Amino acid sequence: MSFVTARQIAVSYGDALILERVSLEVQKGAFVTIVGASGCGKSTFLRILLGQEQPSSGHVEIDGHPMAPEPDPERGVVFQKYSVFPHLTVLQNLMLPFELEGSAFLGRVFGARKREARDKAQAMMETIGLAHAAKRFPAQLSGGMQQRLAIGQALLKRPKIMLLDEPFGALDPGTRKDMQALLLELWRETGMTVFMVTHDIQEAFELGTRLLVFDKVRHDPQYPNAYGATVTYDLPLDHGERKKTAAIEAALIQSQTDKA
Ligand SMILES: Nc1ncnc2c1ncn2[C@@H]1O[C@H](COP(=O)(O)OP(=O)(O)OP(=O)(O)O)[C@@H](O)[C@H]1O
Repeated sequence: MSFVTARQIAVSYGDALILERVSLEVQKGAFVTIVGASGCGKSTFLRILLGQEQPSSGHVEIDGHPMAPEPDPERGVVFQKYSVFPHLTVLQNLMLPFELEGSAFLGRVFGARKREARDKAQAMMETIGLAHAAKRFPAQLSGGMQQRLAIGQALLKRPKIMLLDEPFGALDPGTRKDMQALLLELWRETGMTVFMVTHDIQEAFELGTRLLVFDKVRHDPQYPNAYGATVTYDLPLDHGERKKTAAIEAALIQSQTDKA
């Protein structure tokens, strides 16, 4: 049975149609990578899945039920930048989800709950390799460390769905490889369903179990806003069978290069 189902999603801003007829059935535990030209609506689609924004028409179901209309702990999110709190240390950033859950008003918990929050935050620091940096503030961390922290923070509430918007876009190639490996490890451990937008087609092929390409199928040069993007390719990927997809990968890279 489909875990995340998008039914005929359309999004428009004013008279500009951004997405149209996006329908999708995604199995639990899938790692869905999303590529497409800049501005075609990939982040918009993630915001719909997060519940941060409502589609103009259509709807999303999670596990057979209409999706909660607002972000909830079932859905974690990591953006390219700025998803951690700059005035809090690594440890405080990782304790915050529990503090907010305990007291949305004060943003603090006390006694046994505080100890539990600290224990969970400390365990997460080990997992993401930041135990040595507990007292540092985000500005004192490298880009890769900041994204480790962002991923750790998003994982703390054990989301069933993880939404990642170009999470490694600002990282150097070496750090990016490390982070990809960490993400795959966490995905395998948790069994969460991942949606990840990336501009790097190779990364999309390396990480995904399924690759979606967003593009416009119809285009009117006179009215560029008349049509929206939809899913134009939907490719199942097998991490173990790289050769089969190599030709498709090369064709897609070529088509994206031609567009740039
Ligand atoms: N709140 C908004 N109001 C009006 N237009 C918006 C809004 N959010 C996004 N857009 C427009 O919708 C289109 C799709 O934006 P979106 O960020 O989803 O694209 P994207 O595919 O993620 O782009 P990129 O790859 O460059 O990040 C863009 O033209 C953008 O300007």
